Amino acid sequence: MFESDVSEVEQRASTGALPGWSQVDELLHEAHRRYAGLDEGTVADYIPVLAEADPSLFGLSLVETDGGAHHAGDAQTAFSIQSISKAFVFALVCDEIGHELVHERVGVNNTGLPFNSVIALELNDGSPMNPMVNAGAIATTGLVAGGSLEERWERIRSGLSRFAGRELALDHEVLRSESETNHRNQAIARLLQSYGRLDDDPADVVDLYTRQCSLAVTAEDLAVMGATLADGGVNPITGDQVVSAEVSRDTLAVLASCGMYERSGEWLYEIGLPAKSGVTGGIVAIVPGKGAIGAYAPRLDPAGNSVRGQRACAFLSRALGLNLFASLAHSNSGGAS
Ligand SMILES: NC(=O)CC[C@H](N)C(=O)O
Repeated sequence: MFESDVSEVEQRASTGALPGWSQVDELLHEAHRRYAGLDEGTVADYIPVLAEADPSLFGLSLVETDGGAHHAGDAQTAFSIQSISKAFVFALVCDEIGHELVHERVGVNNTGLPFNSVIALELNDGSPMNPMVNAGAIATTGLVAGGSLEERWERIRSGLSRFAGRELALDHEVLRSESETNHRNQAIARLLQSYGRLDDDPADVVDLYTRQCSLAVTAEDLAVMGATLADGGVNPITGDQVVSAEVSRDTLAVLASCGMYERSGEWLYEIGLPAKSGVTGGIVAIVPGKGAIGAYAPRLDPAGNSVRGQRACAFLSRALGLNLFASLAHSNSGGAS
């Protein structure tokens, strides 16, 4: 999928024909122009209301750890965060109960199977394997501390809002549509309960999980949320320490291995950044110490990752020399600050 972009951009970067980090704005707009006409992929429709998304929407945002912000296209258009919430709820839970317990209860290895797989649980003796697939995310949400359902919800909503640096609100239409059709997630929660992996009422935990997926965000919010993880847990806009530096590190490690579902290996091979995607077409890609890219475009590949979002991230990773595995000597980056 990335081959033609990769060689051309890499060649331009190596000959100095690309402007580099000092002109992020220019490159962000170039990425937008390059892929705005790409109409491969399909909009998710297994949650009925998501099928109504406008497939032409395309927003890109890059927020630096020093607070610099750059946007192109529909970066302020709202959509439900969906699976991208899994990364930030995982970070909040890790911050609350610690690295070891989450490792033991949820796991950190890729399943190699689709995000909503039921068979992955059965194949692994009821271990959800990792917090970025639905089973692991539901198990993680089940670990959120607090008394009543509403208290636990407020803890999730306010925690994700601190990552975004603004108060996030529910998209009630998405919540209703998904709540009416999330039979598979309810089955996964029951199965987790049968394996002793869920202490609370499975219906309540699925309700919380569905609410977290229905929070409305923009590509800009995703970039701020990702930049907070890039910045050791400190939100670069508000200065708020949302989670510890250790938790940010652990979250990025899980995103690198599991954030793009069963395509995580290919993504890391081509783009070289920890990232998380969701079925509404959002992607957050994190550059530790430098910042994060937020992308939004509703058309998805068969694994459920935004097609334009992936291509734009690949372009920016190559053009700005962001790949974590690239030797500095051959990188075009120079750094954000
Ligand atoms: N991949 C996704 O974004 C999936 C999230 C969605 N809420 C679900 O549980 O199916």
